[in-house]
Amino acid sequence: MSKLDTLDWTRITADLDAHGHAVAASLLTPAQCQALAAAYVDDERYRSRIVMSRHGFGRGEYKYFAYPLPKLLHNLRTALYPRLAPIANRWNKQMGIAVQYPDDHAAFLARCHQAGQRRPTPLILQYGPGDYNCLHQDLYGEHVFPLQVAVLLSQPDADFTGGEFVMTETDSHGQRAEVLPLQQGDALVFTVNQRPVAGARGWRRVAMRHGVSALREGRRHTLGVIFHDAT
Ligand SMILES: O=C(O)CCC(=O)C(=O)O
Ligand SMILES: [Fe+2]
Repeated sequence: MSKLDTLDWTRITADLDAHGHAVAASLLTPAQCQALAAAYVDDERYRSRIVMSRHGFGRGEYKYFAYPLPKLLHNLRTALYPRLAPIANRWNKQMGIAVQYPDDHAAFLARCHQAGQRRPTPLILQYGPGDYNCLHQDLYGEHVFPLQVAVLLSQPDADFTGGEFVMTETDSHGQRAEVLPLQQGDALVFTVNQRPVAGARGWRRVAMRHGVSALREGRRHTLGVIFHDAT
């Protein structure tokens, strides 16, 4: 994944530390995005389909990939992980959480699998007019990698309107929301659960959630890359 080497990881790290999210622009090409979105109908790739309204998750649907993951996705997940593990390890120290993450993704997956978290979590989401994703956190068991990545596979305005990626942050001072504009192929790296924020009396933990506002028109697909597996 040579594209990953061209990203400004100093800036991404600084944005994650300051805001709990960072954009990596054009991580995937339009052709790669179109191919992933077009394969949403190819059920052999997936282990399950979730209709969000049936679970109170919002409106729309998503499918979890089955193992083995498509090569592009496997390579992306494997190559992103070692870039993010040092940040995750530092964040945990700052938050006073004893868990540390190994340098390579295979070793972290072995930890998940030993604990019974064996099912792949990468997914593709599909939204149509009126669909939305409730604010949530992608926690799938005891083992949680604290950062995840979402890649917008559709092109705003051309493919859909509305449907904006939203994050909220909750701490003792209150709750605030941010809208994160993305273009097709852009990856958002973001906090799964909590992030450290420097305060007058040391570090405090701030909880984050993410979701998607209602689509007005068209169709929107997203690729979700979560690094822990699920029970
Ligand atoms: O569709 C989106 O942009 C949000 C996807 C999401 O919830 C995720 O990737 O975990
Ligand atoms: Fe999510």
